[in-house]
Amino acid sequence: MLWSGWGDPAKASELPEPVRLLLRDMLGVRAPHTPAASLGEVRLPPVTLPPPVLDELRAAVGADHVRSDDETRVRHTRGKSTPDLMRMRAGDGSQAPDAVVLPGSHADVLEVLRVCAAHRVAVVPFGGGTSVVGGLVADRQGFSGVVALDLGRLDRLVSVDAESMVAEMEPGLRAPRAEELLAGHGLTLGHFPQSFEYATLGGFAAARSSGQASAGYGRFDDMVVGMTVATPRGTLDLGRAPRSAAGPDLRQVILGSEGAFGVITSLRLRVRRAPAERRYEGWRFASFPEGTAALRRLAQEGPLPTVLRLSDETETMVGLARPEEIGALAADAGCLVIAGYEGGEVAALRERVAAVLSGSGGVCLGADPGESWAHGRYSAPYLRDSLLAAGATVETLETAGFWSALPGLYDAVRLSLHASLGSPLVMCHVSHVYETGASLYFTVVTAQSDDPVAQWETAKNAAGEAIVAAGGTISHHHGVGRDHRGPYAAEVGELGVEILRGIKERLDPGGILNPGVLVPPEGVR
Ligand SMILES: Cc1cc2nc3c(=O)[nH]c(=O)nc-3n(C[C@H](O)[C@H](O)[C@H](O)COP(=O)(O)OP(=O)(O)OC[C@H]3O[C@@H](n4cnc5c(N)ncnc54)[C@H](O)[C@@H]3O)c2cc1C
Repeated sequence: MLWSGWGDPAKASELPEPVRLLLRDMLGVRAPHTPAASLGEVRLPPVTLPPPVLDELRAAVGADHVRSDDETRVRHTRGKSTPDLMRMRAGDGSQAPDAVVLPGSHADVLEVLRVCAAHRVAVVPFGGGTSVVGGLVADRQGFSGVVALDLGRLDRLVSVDAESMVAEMEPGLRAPRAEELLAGHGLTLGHFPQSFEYATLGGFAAARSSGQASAGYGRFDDMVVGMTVATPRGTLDLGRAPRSAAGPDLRQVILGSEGAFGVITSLRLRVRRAPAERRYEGWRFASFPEGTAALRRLAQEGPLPTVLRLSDETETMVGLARPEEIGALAADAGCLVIAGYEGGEVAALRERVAAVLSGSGGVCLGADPGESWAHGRYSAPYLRDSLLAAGATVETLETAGFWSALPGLYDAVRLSLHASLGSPLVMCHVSHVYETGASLYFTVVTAQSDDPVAQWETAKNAAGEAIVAAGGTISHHHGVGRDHRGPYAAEVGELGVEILRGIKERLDPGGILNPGVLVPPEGVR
């Protein structure tokens, strides 16, 4: 993974010419004055962890698995939001951990937590490092140091219960490797977020991730039937049946807890048969409201395809759903729907979905737009790096709401972004639908000001306030981290925050796990 950007550096590409022209003519984007820092130029704070503590950590996991060299520290600094990348490109490594610790077992994790609690060391569980909400930055105040707990060595497919269709898998497995291991048994998770190439199973569970095929396979939290969690107070082992009436479901306390309550060391996951066939196609709707109504019909009356995504007029025109063809479509292209069908009875499913889409005013565009979307589905994060280098800020934000609230949410977010940023390019799509509502996912492109981090943070905070005021949730699948902590507290209310603090106090009395992430510290909202 590129330390200051996304993905495999070999896959980095030049900005397509139409995008370069669009940026200059529409947004006034100018090349930045200063080039991005090199890895060696990143400024790191001194390691503050006392040597005896490092020795105890080495004793816990083995000397080879405690690292405090500069490169390893840089590679575990922050996540992959646009402000994270901007800070790294500017050579700002101020939030680097003192050391990176790689446990090899659940027992190792318990021992690391014991050592860290005894010496007041903050612990940041680290999966793929793709958080976009500041979930990998710990408060330092009151701690003798910070360690990143990299779960990459916990990467086994432990067992497959083919009768129950449940696989036990370790949290450090990256999604492609998890799929590869399951494919050996003819199985799949069906979880394909845009961060697929690097994100891990533990990160998916800890941040309640949702993938591009959520219409067919569900969200990641729907897949978790059980888990083992290491906490500073000991082990939690949760989930012994698919559903239970035995009190509140404590799995739900850990799902979405973003490393603040415990470290997930094992997951028991519902799996599906690997699809015999995959087919994707495009549909055109005259307007976003018309397309939204069609998606609602599918979500409420069925049948749902496996992938369902509706771009608004701007996203359709820019062609963001098909990164390789950015700018290729005319301004009156309407709104593009991508529908994907995976499984054994693809033709029959397609026929039923097509009847609903055409009955709702959709025009079938054939396989090309769908196959091209599938081909480019992981390209956008690479494009972000090229845009940043060209002097444009590009970032995403997302929310969800009930169907009746969606038009208001859509308008509120767009208005707020335009008010903060002047004339940005704001694109939106719906890609996760439910009987009662859906998510809205916005992509924003704007010219960078002299202080692009502050520029984006102002705009993002204003958009967050607009989301809360319009009745949406502050996140459908990115999570809370540090960036959404305030709006999340507003969503759950004071009593809700007290409950969160109570759970944290019980599981993590020293407050060493991801301090400042998810749960507002006492006295802070
Ligand atoms: C380009 C890009 C595209 C993205 N697309 C999507 C998308 O389509 N859908 C989506 O849902 N998200 C998406 N994300 C967000 C991100 O990938 C998800 O939140 C993902 O779940 C994070 O997984 P990770 O392994 O990288 O976790 P990390 O970023 O390493 O960690 C995320 C949080 O979980 C905690 N954590 C990690 N592992 C554990 C563990 N084992 N136990 C306890 N806590 C843990 C961390 O401390 C942190 O707070 C995207 C991000 C990027 C940069």
